[in-house]
Amino acid sequence: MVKVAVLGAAGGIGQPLSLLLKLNQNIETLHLYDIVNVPGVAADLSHINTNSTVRSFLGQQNLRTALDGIDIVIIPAGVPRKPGMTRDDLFKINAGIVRDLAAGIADACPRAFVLVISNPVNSTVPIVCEVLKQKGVFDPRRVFGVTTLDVVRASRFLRDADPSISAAEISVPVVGGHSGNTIVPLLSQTTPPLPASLLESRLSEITHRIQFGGDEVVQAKDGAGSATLSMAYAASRFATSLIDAIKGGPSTIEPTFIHLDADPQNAQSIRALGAGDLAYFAVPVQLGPNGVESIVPISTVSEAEAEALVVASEALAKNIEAGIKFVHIS
Ligand SMILES: NC(=O)C1=CN([C@@H]2O[C@H](COP(=O)(O)OP(=O)(O)OC[C@H]3O[C@@H](n4cnc5c(N)ncnc54)[C@H](O)[C@@H]3O)[C@@H](O)[C@H]2O)C=CC1
Ligand SMILES: O=C([O-])CC(=O)C(=O)O
Repeated sequence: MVKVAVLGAAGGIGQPLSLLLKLNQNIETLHLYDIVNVPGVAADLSHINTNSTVRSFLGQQNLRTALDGIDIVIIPAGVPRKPGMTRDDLFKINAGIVRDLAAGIADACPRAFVLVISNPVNSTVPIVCEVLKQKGVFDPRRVFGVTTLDVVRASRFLRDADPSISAAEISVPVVGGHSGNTIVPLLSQTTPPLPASLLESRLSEITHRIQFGGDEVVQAKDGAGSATLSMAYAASRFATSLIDAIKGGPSTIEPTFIHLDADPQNAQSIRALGAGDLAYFAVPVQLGPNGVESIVPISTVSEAEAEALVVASEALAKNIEAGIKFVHIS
C-alpha cells in the first residue's frame, strides 16, 4: 500500500486525477494539497467508498505535513496555456512554483518518487532534479516527467488514421521531450508494427498531430485551459504502473522524461541515435521497486525519425539549460 500526495489537487488536472487515484486500491492515503479550494475537493472525494483516506492541506504553511511520509508525489501545480502561448511561455510562473515544491519534497520526503506534470516539462524536471541535488537527495531513478499523454495520444491518433488499429493495444515509443518538435513518436517502432501502407502515406501527418496534440485542446477550450481529463487519465496510468512496479509486480514499459544517469549504460543507445550528451530525455523505461529499473534501448529508427531526434535535441538543450540556470540564479 502506498501514500500519494497531489500538489495542485484543486486544479483542472488535479481534481480528476485525484478522483482516479481514489479508485486505486493500492493507495492507502491520498494527500491533496493546493493554495485554493482543496478542502472542498477532499471532502467530496472522501465520500467515495474505497478504503483510502483522503486529507486536504491548504496553503504553503501546510506543505510540510502534506508531504510527511509520502511515497509518491504528483505535481500538476501551475498555470496552463491559453491560445497563442507555447509551453515555454509558462516558465516564468511555473518554474518558481515547481522549485518551491521540490524544496518541500527534499525536506519532508526525500526518497519519494516525484512525477512532474507542470509545464514546461522539459525545464521543470531539470528544476526538480537541481533542487534535489542541491539538497543532497537526488536519485535519478526517482524523478519522472510525465509524458504519458503523448503516448496515449499517439495510440489514439493512429486508430483515427486506421480503424483496424486497436488504440488500447498498440504501443508507441514517444521519445525526446514534451513540447512541439521535441516530441518524437517513433512510429517505425510500434508494437505491433504499423501497416506499411499507413507508414508510407500518412507518417508525417500523424507525427505532426502527435507533436501538436496539446494545441488542439488549447484551441478548443478557447482560453479555459489545456488538456485536463486526458492528462488526468495519463498521469493515473503512469502512477498505476509505478505503484505496480514498487509492489514488485509486473509493470508495463512507459516512456517518461528522465535524467539519463538513471541508467547510463542503456542511455547510450538513445545518445547514439541523436540525444548526444543531453542529460535529460524521454525514453521508454522499465519500472521497478526503485523507480527506473532500466532504460529500454532503442536500436534503430527511420531516417525521418533520426532527423527529428536531432531537431528535438537542439530545442531540448535550451529548455534543460533554462531549468538548471533558474535554480542556480534564483
Ligand atoms: N505533462 C503534460 O502532459 C501536461 C501538463 N499540463 C500542465 O499541468 C499544469 C496544470 O494544468 P491545469 O490543472 O489545467 O491548471 P489549473 O490552473 O486548472 O490548476 C492548477 C492548480 O495549481 C494550483 N497551484 C498554483 N500554484 C500552486 C502552488 N504554489 N502550490 C500548489 N498548488 C498551486 C492552482 O491553485 C490550481 O488549483 C499546467 O502547467 C499545464 O501546462 C497540462 C496538460 C498536460
Ligand atoms: O498543451 C498544453 O499546454 C498542455 C500539455 O502539455 C498537453 O496537452 O500535452
